[in-house]
Order: sequence, then structure tokens, then C-alpha cells
Amino acid sequence: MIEVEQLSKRYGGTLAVDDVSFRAPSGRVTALLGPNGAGKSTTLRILLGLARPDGGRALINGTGYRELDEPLKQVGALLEAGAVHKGRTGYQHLRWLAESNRLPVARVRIVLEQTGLAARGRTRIAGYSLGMTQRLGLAAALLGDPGVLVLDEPLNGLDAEGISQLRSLLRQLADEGRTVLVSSHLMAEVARTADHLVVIGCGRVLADLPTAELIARHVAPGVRVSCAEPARLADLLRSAGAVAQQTPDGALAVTGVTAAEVGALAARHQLALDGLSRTAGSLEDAYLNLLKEA
Ligand SMILES: Nc1ncnc2c1ncn2[C@@H]1O[C@H](COP(=O)(O)OP(=O)(O)OP(=O)(O)O)[C@@H](O)[C@H]1O
Repeated sequence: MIEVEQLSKRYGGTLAVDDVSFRAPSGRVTALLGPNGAGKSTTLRILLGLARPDGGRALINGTGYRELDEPLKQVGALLEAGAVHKGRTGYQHLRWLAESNRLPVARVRIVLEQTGLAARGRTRIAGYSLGMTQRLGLAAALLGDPGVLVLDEPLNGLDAEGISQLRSLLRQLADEGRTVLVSSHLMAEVARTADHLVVIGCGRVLADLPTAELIARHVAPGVRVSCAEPARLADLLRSAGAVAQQTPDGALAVTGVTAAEVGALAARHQLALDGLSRTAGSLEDAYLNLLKEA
């Protein structure tokens, strides 16, 4: 369990983290989501004892990181690609980490397997792609078999297959009862992985809610309509107070009116419709709306 309580941190004139509170319970994938510079890394660095807060506190299993017993067995962390010895192989790097932290060396093979690096364990890190370096960081985080995982932008550099594998791995780790906290600025990718979102912008919490609720609260369902005279229909819809935008395929994406109202308006003006359907708002739209509202 992770608890962040009224955390703040200032760097000169910048309030990087401004009274941030949230919880990440065990058994759940929680995403800390926000644009670049929102304060995600600073929050995670404080949580991991790498920066001191000006106010508030961040606890892991009820304790500050620096007070944890055998921290690597309790918390696995992936921060921005840290210092690794590029001349070593992935296997050697993890083995060195295990030995220097008194962790069982048998864990090395397990985490290489878990992160899809088993076939590249004997390759020098200098030859790793960004995605492979990211997997190696994740393998290092998992080495102590920790109950809490804190991963800063773990999706960065991964290709579609890597993202899908990471998603399954995070889900599995949470299903095993672990606490998984992931930061990202990529709404679409995170939404399919996380159960719960903590959205931050300019150092403040803008939303703290189940992923599914974000759509319901922050995006209006819309209508998709196509006809032979989209520009005319768009004018009519706008006069009726709706927001209508032409999509690349020539249809109109409309919000602010129901599908029935669009149908009735078209009928009144004798416009034949080719298609009319309701659309759900996308998470990406919900996220952008939320940031805009803030
Ligand atoms: N060590 C530092 N010294 C000065 N300013 C900093 C420092 N670390 C962060 N900041 C500033 O604090 C704010 C929050 O940065 P932070 O890195 O926490 O955001 P972020 O959400 O993680 O963004 P990104 O995705 O770009 O890393 C930014 O304005 C950043 O410039």
C-alpha cells in the first residue's frame, strides 16, 4: 500500500508538487497520469526517498522509504534509465545487483523470463534498444520479489508487443496482491492497464477515480452522422447549439444533441442521412477535457 498525504515540493519559483494526496492500495494497478512537467517524477522520487518534501509525507506499507527494512524486498522501482554498466550483459548486471543486495541469485533467471529478456540475457547492455533497457530496469525492480512496484514511465520506448506484454505482467503482479503504481503521460496506453487513475496537472491532483468513471464524468457521448451535404448539416446543427466537426472520412462528429434530435433536424430540412449512430467518448478526449477544464 502506498499513501501520499498533502505532499508538496518547490524548486526555486516552481511548485513542482502542490498538496498532492492519493492512495495506491494492494491488488490494483494505479496510474499517476499527467502531461510533462506535471510533477509525477518528483512525487515518485519523494516516495522513493530520493528527494525531500517541503510538506506532507509519502509512505510505503506505512513507513517512509528510508526507514524500510530491506527496501528492495519491499519496493521495486523503475526510474528514468539509471546508471548501468554498458559493458556488462543483462544477466551480469542483474546478478551483480542481486549479490550486492543479498538477494537470491536464482531470481535473476526468473525476472529475465518475466520481462521477456531471457533470450537477450547474454547480450551486452550497450547493444540493447530503448525497449530492452526498459525491460532490464523492470527486471531489476522485480529482483527482490517486492510487494510494491513503483514504475516511472515504464511504457516509454516499448513497441506494441512490449506494451501488451508489460500490460499483462502488471495485471498479473496486481492480481498476486501487489501494489502497482505506474506513471505515464500516455492516456490511451495507461487506460487499458490501470484500474484507477490519479490525474495530476501543474503539481495538483485533478482527478482520482476508477478508469471507467473518467469517461462518464468528463466526456459527453456524441453522435456520428453522415449525409451527402455535411457542410449544410453542420451549419444547421451549429444553429441548433450543437458542436459539429467534420471527420477525415467526411462524416460529422456531433456533441450537444441527441441522435434523435439530429435525425429530426435533418428530416425538417429534407436532408437524407446515410448513417446516424451514437458514439461513446474516448478516454483520450476525457483526459484532454479534464486538463482543459483545469
Ligand atoms: N531537480 C529539479 N530542479 C528544478 N526543477 C525541477 C527539478 N525536478 C523537477 N523540476 C520541475 O518541477 C516540475 C515537475 O517536474 P516533474 O519531473 O516532476 O514532472 P513530470 O510530471 O514527471 O514530467 P515529465 O514527464 O516531463 O518527467 C517541472 O516544472 C520541472 O521542471
